[in-house]
Amino acid sequence: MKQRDTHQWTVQDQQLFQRLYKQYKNDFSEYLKFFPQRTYQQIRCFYYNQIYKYRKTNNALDEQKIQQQQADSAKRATQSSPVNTQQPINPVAIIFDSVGGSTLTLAEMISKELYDQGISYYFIDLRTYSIEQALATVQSCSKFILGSPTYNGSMLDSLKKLIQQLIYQKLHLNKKFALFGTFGWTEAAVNDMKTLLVKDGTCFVGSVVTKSEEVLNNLKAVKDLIFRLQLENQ
Ligand SMILES: Cc1cc2nc3c(=O)[nH]c(=O)nc-3n(C[C@H](O)[C@H](O)[C@H](O)COP(=O)(O)O)c2cc1C
Repeated sequence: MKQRDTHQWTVQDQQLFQRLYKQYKNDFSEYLKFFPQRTYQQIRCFYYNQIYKYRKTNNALDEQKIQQQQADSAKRATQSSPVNTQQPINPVAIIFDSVGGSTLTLAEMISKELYDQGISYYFIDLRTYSIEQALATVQSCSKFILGSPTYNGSMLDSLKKLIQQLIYQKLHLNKKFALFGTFGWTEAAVNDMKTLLVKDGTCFVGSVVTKSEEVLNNLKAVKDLIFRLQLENQ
């Protein structure tokens, strides 16, 4: 049984709560993962105290967002670069490899979600970029989403080399990492990538792993991953 929590909700707590509200609405069990020191009842109570305020703010924000999206979609029609150039500052790096196309499909789902949320990104397919080109491109990135299928019981060599170089060049320090991968029968690539990456100074936020034939069923998991990647102080 959890102790009753007598602490106030700090400003940071309230900001986090508001972001969780946008994602999870009244799914309180999700909030518990972010506020493990609080009880379900405390979260529920705080939620119903805040909901009216949030709805009002969100309606105003939604109107701004619709106008922005209309302007963005006009721009997007003329874009051919693999880089979303709307917000070139500090983009997210999606770096992946794929042989048969399943991991590519997952990478595309991730990039579409980033695009829809107005988050800029580099889309780096290691079939067309060398490791050196990839590393040169992502110097300014603070968030990485790395993907590999499982082949012969592990990740592809290209991802292994990339991660080794990231570490060797100390590009992994104080960066956030999310991972994705596809597999046929026993997932291994993402686990192995995580083992390589999890070192001092690396923040691992989560992963999306799926069987190749189920890739398209992972939209919610993709949204969730990006949400976690964008959360501050996680
Ligand atoms: C030669 C070969 C080896 C594979 N080895 C594994 C394996 O060890 N474990 C596994 O779960 N799936 C394995 N698979 C299945 C792939 O992981 C799966 O089809 C994956 O989605 C392929 O991703 P891609 O289409 O992006 O290349 C293998 C497939 C092939 C063709």
